[in-house]
Amino acid sequence: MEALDYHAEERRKAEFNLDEMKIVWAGSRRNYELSDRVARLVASDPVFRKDNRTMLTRKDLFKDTLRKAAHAWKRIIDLRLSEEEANMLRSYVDQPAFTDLHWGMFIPAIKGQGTSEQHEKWLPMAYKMQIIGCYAQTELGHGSNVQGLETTATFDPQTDEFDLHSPTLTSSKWWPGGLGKVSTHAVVYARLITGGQDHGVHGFIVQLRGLDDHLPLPGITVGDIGMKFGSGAYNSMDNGLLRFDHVRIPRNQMLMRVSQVTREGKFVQSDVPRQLVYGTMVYVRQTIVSDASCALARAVCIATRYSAVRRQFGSQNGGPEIQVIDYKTQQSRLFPLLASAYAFRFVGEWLKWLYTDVTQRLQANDFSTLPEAHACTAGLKSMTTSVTADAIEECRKLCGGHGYLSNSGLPELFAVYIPTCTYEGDNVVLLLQVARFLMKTVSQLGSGKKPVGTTAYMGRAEHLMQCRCEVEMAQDWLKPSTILEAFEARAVRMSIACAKSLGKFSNPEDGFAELSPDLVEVAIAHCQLIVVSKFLEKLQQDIPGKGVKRQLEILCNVYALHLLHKHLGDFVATGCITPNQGALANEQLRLLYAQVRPNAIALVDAFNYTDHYLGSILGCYDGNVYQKLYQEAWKDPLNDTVVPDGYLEYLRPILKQHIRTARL
Ligand SMILES: CCCCCCCC/C=C\CCCCCCCC(=O)SCCNC(=O)CCNC(=O)[C@H](O)C(C)(C)COP(=O)(O)OP(=O)(O)OC[C@H]1O[C@@H](n2cnc3c(N)ncnc32)[C@H](O)[C@@H]1OP(=O)(O)O
Ligand SMILES: Cc1cc2nc3c(=O)[nH]c(=O)nc-3n(C[C@H](O)[C@H](O)[C@H](O)COP(=O)(O)OP(=O)(O)OC[C@H]3O[C@@H](n4cnc5c(N)ncnc54)[C@H](O)[C@@H]3O)c2cc1C
Repeated sequence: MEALDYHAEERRKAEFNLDEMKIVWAGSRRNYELSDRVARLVASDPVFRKDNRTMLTRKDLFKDTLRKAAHAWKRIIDLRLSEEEANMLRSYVDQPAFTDLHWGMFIPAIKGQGTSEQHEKWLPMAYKMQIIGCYAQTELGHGSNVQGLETTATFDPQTDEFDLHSPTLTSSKWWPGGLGKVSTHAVVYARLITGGQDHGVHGFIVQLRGLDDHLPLPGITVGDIGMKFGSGAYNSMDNGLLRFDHVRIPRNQMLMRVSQVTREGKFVQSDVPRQLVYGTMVYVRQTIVSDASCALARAVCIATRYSAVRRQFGSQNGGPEIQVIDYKTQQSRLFPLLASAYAFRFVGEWLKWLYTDVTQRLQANDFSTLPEAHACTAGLKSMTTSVTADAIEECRKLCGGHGYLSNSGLPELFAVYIPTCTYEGDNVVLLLQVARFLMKTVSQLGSGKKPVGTTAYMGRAEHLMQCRCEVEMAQDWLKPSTILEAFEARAVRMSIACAKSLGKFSNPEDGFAELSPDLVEVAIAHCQLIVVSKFLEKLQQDIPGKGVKRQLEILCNVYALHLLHKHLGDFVATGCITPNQGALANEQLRLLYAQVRPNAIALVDAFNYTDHYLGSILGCYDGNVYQKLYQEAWKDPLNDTVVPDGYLEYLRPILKQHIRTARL
């Protein structure tokens, strides 16, 4: 018997080859096959069930996380999964855990900042999980300002050791994931002090707990920082606090690729730039951009499928009501988010390439592209996570009341997702880094130094400052060169206007502080340009499959034109387009929504999410929403009894009092 599919009709409407689109989304046929296999593996394993986790107490949730992590590790070993497959498996388990930090930050920190001897000593143990590590940088008093950290690591030449110490309450490490209850080791960031001199913040490998009894080592105070936002969600993670009371570690546990301390206590700065100490953050920021596309796709998949099932108003002659996805307002809220999911996917792919390229250069001691890599990872991390966090909430609203039910999957997705706007760098702080980079690039324009990479367009500032958009009809907005030039002209004009305003201040730092809200907008304009241009570049590639490229062109245009519509003020104020051209863009946008509509369900099917991973009744593949909602309601523990606990103590007396009052 064929399975029931409420979306069958929608799926028939699609005008493109879904299998080929799945491959585009996954990045390659190989990625698609791997990820499909691993997702099914997780979905079919009862240990990885997650439908009840918002009901668990913190302790039970945490134990459940340990159980899942242990089971995941067993599967990884038994099935001899590659590192790539293992990462996929952990991400499909979809429960934040200490392993994210062990694999995602502790190991990369040692790899990026350790010497080859340190690699040889620590990495094999870490790869086998004989030690488990976390990334302990943030303190109670300082997170964004890394140079303001207070923990000290003072070299003692007598014993050839560092003395790790937390001199104040505010120097307590605070937030590191995996630290609270699990990690045996940490990469700790502390001020290096030799011969009474402060050499700034460096990384140190520190053992925190005994490998036999898991008890904190002498001088170490460690624990969990407490409940976080939402139920379930990020509370599966043991974000921790940590204090050192003169804890001793051998000299060779300072990560010494960037700087070294000799046996005599001499501080040696190598040719490697000091910023490489921040390298792990650059790596993770890059992964966060791809993760943003996954989270956004997930929310959009739920909202799109449900919008096709949900009907309100407009029944004619007793026929069905209108599917809410057919309302233009619904489309204008939903389809730009769908387009953004694809846009972030492609920019994430490109950023991965950029990161690999910069890593290879660093290995060959070429540091020239580091500032660009920092600006791109910081800016795109910030832009994509802010959009995604807001989009998840928008998708909840797009699902009406049922979106507020926990089993829509959206509340938990929101609660898990929103800290990405803060961790790995507060989004505003990171955009200001991008703005600094842009202002520096502008200031060098006259010096003959040609901007390269993502700022190459600034080399054409002369043209972009005076060009006029040539759009006369709505369809003129479909020309890639027209779109690109509008975004480039807006970004360059905003940058140069800000640079000019900065020039009016006698002290540039005062100017930067005063103009920071404008500088943030400049950085956003630049990041949006990067995303638009990388989407357009993707379309230059040979993309097989009937109708696939055509759909991507439509989505690319939706992405660019919805931004143009949203930021029309910027575009018009900088004079690169006229208000009338803005209105034409909006007209075109409406036409594009009509083209997305028949393909909407297939475009979210292309994400290839299992029902397990989606974790949403509203987004389930077969669209059998109402029956599932009804069945699920009865599973709530409140419905275990007909009369609730507390009736006798608290309800009945009130009700009876009412009767008594009535009798009076
Ligand atoms: C499931 C499977 C797993 C597999 C893998 C998955 C991976 C996922 C992993 C895990 C999941 C996630 C779980 C949660 C994780 C959360 C973790 C954390 O949150 S860890 C803490 C983060 N903390 C921050 O990010 C602080 C932010 N602050 C900073 O980065 C800095 O303090 C900053 C940039 C704001 C200022 O730093 P200044 O004070 O040293 O810098 P200035 O003076 O402004 O700049 C000096 C120069 O250095 C450059 N610079 C700054 N940062 C740079 C960098 N990172 N790289 C290169 N250059 C940099 C600047 O551009 C500037 O350059 P010029 O001198 O102008 O040319
Ligand atoms: C869930 C979660 C997991 C985390 N995991 C880890 C981890 O594993 N390891 C770790 O070391 N840390 C971790 N962190 C800490 C995280 O990296 C920091 O919280 C983050 O870097 C932000 O720093 P902050 O908390 O000091 O924010 P603050 O800097 O105090 O930000 C507060 C406000 O001040 C503004 N602000 C700050 N500086 C400026 C400025 N210069 N100009 C303008 N505005 C400014 C910000 O925009 C923000 O609005 C985690 C945090 C969370 C929430």
